[in-house]
Amino acid sequence: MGKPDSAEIRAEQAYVDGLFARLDAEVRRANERLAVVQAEVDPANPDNVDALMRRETEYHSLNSKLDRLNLAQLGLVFGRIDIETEEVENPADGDESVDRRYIGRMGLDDREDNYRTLLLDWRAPMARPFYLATTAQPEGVRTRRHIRTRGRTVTGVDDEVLSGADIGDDRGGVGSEVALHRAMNAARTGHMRSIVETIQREQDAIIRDPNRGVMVVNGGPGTGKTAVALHRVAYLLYTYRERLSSTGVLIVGPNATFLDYISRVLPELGETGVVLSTVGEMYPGISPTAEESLLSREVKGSAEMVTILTQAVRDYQVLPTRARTVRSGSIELRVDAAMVKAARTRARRSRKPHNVARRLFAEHLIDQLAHQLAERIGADPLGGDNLLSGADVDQLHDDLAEEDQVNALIDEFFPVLTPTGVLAALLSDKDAIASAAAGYDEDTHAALYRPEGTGWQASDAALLDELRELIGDAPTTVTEEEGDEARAAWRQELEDAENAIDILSSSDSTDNDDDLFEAEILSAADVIDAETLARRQEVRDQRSTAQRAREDHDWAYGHVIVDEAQELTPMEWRMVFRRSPARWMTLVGDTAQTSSPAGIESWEEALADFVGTRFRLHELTVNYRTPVEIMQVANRILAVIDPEAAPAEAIRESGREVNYLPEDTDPATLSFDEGLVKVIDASNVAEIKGLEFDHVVVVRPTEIVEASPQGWQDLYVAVTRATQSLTVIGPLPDAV
Ligand SMILES: Nc1ncnc2c1ncn2[C@@H]1O[C@H](COP(=O)(O)OP(=O)(O)OP(=O)(O)O)[C@@H](O)[C@H]1O
Repeated sequence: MGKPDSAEIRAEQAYVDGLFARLDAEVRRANERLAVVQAEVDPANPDNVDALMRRETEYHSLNSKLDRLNLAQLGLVFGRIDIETEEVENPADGDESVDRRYIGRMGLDDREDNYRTLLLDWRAPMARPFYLATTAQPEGVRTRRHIRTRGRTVTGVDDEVLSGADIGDDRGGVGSEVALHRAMNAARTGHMRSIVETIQREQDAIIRDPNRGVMVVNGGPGTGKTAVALHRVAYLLYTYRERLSSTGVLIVGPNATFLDYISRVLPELGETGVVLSTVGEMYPGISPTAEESLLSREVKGSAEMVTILTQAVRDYQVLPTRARTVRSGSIELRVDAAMVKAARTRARRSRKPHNVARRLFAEHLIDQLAHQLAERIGADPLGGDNLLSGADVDQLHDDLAEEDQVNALIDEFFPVLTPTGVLAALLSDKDAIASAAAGYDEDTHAALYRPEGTGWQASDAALLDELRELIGDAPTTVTEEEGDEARAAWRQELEDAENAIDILSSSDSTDNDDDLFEAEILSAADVIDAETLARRQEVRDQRSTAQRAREDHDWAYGHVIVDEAQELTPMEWRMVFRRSPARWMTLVGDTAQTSSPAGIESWEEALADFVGTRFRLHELTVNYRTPVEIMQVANRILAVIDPEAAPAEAIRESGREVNYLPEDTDPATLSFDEGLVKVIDASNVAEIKGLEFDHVVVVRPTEIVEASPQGWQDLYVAVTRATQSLTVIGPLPDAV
């Protein structure tokens, strides 16, 4: 590679200075506007409801804009292409047929020069050739330049000549590799970094895939699956902003450490529409606190649980063992098993969730009682037809529905249920388990049982979600007091709205110069009456999309991403798919790394129930993390897991062979040069999924293999975490 001359660096510095000046101006403008907005309405004394609402909205959007601008300061610009094209906005070196495009973390344009583009957001279509161009397929790109910066200072440039007269120049073809190798060799920080500067062609195809539906990204360790999934979120939020900011994006990851690891990769992920969650925390209001055995996780994750839970709910729909009586005035009515059974059959046949079917059960039982009562009080002493009319029997029905004794029986035979109540009661009661899981063996029963008072476990979330399907919402009964409160609140809203309209109509001028808001004010004053405005206020929800999505059992996300998707159990797949009725999903994983015994072995099998074979599969083939030396060991382990598996290609040598040390070595005595060190043994191997470290020490690999039915997969994950060196304490299992 030729040494980039300092004149080039100076020229780029001048350009970069211009970009930062523009960015600073944007920050200044946003701050000034923020000050105005803050002064406009006093939130402690909101006499103008609509103005307060507008202020809130603008306040939040300015703040998030400022966050974005501040975050973009870091590596604002990183690339440049000179590309032959018809529409040239910034001619390169005076050549009117070649456009010079700078690529960075956000877009910037020049207001004074007809909004000429100064910097392209990496996600914009015009930036794409930066990632796609190769010498074989230059896509019109003459040169690609990687610009290195520290703070606001340009420290270097790497050029690649891809086409045109200069091809063959000694700088050709290596520039992007230089940038890529620099990124791969960099020491790790404990947080994932963005790869926007060096996204590779096969990765770019996934990030920008325009198709709806389910996409599976499969690839070996270190192939950038997580990086690609996160950049895809950023791309989708940019491209489909409107839709996704209201429906939200859900990112599911394997554990809290992992979610923290990925949380700061891209500023976009901090935006309000993105929810990061583990599967164990997806059921609103529940956080798992208790450990569970692998066997318990396997049993509770299996699809058989649908049958077991269905039966557990049916077990609440009981028949009386002896006939009961209820009194209506002086008359005793009889409730026997046959009557309850008839009502229950009616309810069950509806195939409605339990709490909904309960209404049918109650109706039918009361109906039978009303007829019994009618026969008694309406009987014609002369033996003729019953003396009561249909309307009379209806009246008896309504009266009986109010009887406490009748309602107590309905509660006994068909109680109102909640998912948490049913699951907690089921799992802590051996008899209940034996009944609900009657068709299963004792080992299954034992795996399900846990003592009363045990906290929630990670696999409970999917069971609660399933129970919610089976049970439905609890009927809401509004007490008189609550009704009064609601009505009072409504009257207050109405009064506020009337005030708002008075104020809006009387103020014919406003110092708000924003067209959008002007239009809103006009519409508020001209066409909305007070009641409509009050209603609108009532439904207006101050919570962000992410907050609302997190708290809503039935939220339908616009897009769902699942990382380490091979770990999901069949029950968890059901829960995740419920959150994505549109089935627009990106599922990322590696079936050779499955460490949960309930996880998946093939994508076809896992997805068959939800989308059949209608999903697109992308394979990633290059390992950007692990050096060749370590992958030689890892690939021997992979051959034990799956002799047919094609290993990903490692493209970097670290120059350090794997270090094998005797079994009695104390890891604390080892020393490494700079970087993150991780000691992995059987006790913590489950927590390092998806993470990476500069130096990894694997302690007693045979123990890791023996500790779990998926022990080989665990060992494979452990050895592939290192970016620089691997030390193995104790012998490798015989099979490798
Ligand atoms: N195009 C790229 N440029 C620079 N670095 C990259 C690129 N793609 C991936 N990487 C780096 O490679 C490492 C591995 O990426 P990532 O964690 O996304 O892989 P993965 O496939 O999810 O791995 P695993 O399955 O082992 O968890 C990360 O440090 C990531 O930043």
